[in-house]
Amino acid sequence: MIAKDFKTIRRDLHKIPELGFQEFKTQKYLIDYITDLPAHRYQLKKWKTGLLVKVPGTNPSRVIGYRSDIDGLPIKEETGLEFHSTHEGRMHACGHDLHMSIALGVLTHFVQSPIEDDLLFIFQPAEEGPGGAQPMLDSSELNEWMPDAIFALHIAPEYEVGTVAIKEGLLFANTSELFITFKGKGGHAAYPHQTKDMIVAASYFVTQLQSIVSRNVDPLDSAVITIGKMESGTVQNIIAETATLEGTIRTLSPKSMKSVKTRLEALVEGMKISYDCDIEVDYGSMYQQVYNDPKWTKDFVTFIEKTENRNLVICKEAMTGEDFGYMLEKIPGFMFWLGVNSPYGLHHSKLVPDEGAIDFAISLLTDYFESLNGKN
Ligand SMILES: CC(=O)N[C@@H](CCC[C@H](N)C(=O)O)C(=O)O
Repeated sequence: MIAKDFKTIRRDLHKIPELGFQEFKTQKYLIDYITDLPAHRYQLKKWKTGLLVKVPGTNPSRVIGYRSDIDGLPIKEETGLEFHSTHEGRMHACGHDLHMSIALGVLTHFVQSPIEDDLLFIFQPAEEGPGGAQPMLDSSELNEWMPDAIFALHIAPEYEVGTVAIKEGLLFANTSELFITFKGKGGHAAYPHQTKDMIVAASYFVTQLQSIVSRNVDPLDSAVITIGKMESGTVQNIIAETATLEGTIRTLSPKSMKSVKTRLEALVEGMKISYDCDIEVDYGSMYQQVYNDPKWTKDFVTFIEKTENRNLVICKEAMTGEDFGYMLEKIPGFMFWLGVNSPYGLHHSKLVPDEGAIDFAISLLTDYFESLNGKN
């Protein structure tokens, strides 16, 4: 039977972060752990680099789903931790290592002590991109075991361990990736008039983009346009022929996403004329907003209020994205923030979540799923 504790499991997983749909070692680690559990107490299916694990209930009338994402990020870790990432330029900087160890903890508990209903644990690849939730929802593997309700958590560095933050309705934003390619004409640094300099064009465009949120979005609405990567040029005395920008757009409604993109495309048309260049826009993958089902959320809030040593925060929506939004669009349920108290935030190379949150979350979720016995 299982000897490792879930903090050790988190540390093992922290060492092997992998990008979306490349989570081969992660999948193997999860399978190795799960197949050490009593075989007659679960069923396991692989889906791409993810997994579906069903724990049969004692008298099932529905399937309760719980989802953990499993991918890491392209970040060079700078935590200085003894169990730091062994994969150069990759890091679990969004807490998916904690998400997985918590899911394994809850799974282990219910393999030993099932509830009435079936439980389905979903280990989903590629949350950071290009998105695993939608193709998983379309898969026959998930459709054969489709849950009737579904839940997930995300670590929150800004809250203390012991805190759960949640709200009914909109929790996370609509997202769209943004990839822009500029094509002009390179040449000698001393002859700019014979070139079409794409460093100047791309830089100007980045500053122009700022006007969309400040001048075109209703101040009472919210939107974010972030350019996280800019690449151009080869050496100091050559004018760059091409430039690329990579970013993301966040809005609080699908309607605002559409209008931000319309405005962005108008700016692109203007840039093509001003800089006499070609510009291509690719929106990459887009995520549906995370919208918490009001009834399930209310019941969860009531459940937490009735228990001790659990601090509840009714939070505001955030401009983070999550492809779990696709699951919540189809299946009622909710996502919540789990306090992990790190001085550095999500997607930071020094993110250090407090591991005390792992046992807290396992106990919270096992109590919660047990409280669903006999309820509809
Ligand atoms: C919780 C979290 O940080 N999620 C990511 C999701 C990224 C979606 C996509 N790659 C994009 O950037 O639009 C986030 O950055 O919010």
